[in-house]
Amino acid sequence: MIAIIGAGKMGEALLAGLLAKGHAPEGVLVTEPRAEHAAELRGRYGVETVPAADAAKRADTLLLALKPQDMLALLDDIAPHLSRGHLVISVAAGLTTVVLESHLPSGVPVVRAMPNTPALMGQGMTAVSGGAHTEAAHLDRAEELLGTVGEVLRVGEQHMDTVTAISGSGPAYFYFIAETMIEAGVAMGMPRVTAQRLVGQTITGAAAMLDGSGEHPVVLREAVTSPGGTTAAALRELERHGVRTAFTDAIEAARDRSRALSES
Ligand SMILES: NC(=O)C1=CN([C@@H]2O[C@H](COP(=O)(O)OP(=O)(O)OC[C@H]3O[C@@H](n4cnc5c(N)ncnc54)[C@H](OP(=O)(O)O)[C@@H]3O)[C@@H](O)[C@H]2O)C=CC1
Ligand SMILES: O=C(O)[C@@H]1CCC=N1
Repeated sequence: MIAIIGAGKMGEALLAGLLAKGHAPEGVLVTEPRAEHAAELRGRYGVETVPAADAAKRADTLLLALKPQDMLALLDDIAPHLSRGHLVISVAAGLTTVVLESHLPSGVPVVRAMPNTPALMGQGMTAVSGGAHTEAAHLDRAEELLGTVGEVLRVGEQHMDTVTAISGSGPAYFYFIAETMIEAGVAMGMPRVTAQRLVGQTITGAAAMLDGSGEHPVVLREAVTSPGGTTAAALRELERHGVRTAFTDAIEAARDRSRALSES
């Protein structure tokens, strides 16, 4: 039995993915504090919603998708019901396996995972790393479950804050670029709906090129950049405004914030 504790944006994406990939609703318990949200989830997915302590008693695999700020109190609540036979998978940003383990009985295996919101479309990118009591079978199980919503990569935990900054937060960077490009088109007099379509398909096409061609982004960028042309003029402005440095600083800030979440 699997329990998803915290079915907000990430938790619900994981729930939908599990069911879409053939997990029976009878095999999934969900814990959600708001009664009306719990009722919605029961109606939409046919799953049973239960208090966290019951989820911990009845499920052997717990997928924890609460905010980092709520996670430790939840672990303290469910800890009396957990043993080495459980597997705890946390998707909380920043919280290390050492911190998570310190709120659980000794020996409970913990996997730290970092998915991203394209999981909602089955296009997620998740990285996983194991803690002190995690064996290969636990990582296999985590990979199987998180693989229902996209790709899964195993990384050393020392890289998890960087993963969070790159792929966890990453979709927001692309939405920020998309928003900026759409607004630029609108400012130049283009209908918003046209600008949105141009930007949406350009991002989709660029992503397909990046993924499908196997080329380095520099090579793909050079193919767009005609000598003396429009792209060269645009890229010169991006460099003049320090956009490369701004992006590097932004990713470092996200990495540092992820690190700080374990300390607060
Ligand atoms: N959003 C993202 O892009 C990503 C988020 N994450 C991580 O996923 C986690 C969840 O984020 P996200 O889904 O965005 O946040 P949400 O706020 O959408 O979801 C959190 C959910 O947890 C519920 N909750 C709060 N307290 C409890 C409790 N005691 N027991 C059970 N459920 C509870 C909330 O209910 P209510 O709303 O009623 O309070 C809410 O539905 C975070 O730790 C975040 O770091 C990881 C990768 C990407
Ligand atoms: O912003 C956050 O903290 C979470 C983690 C990665 C994406 N969203």
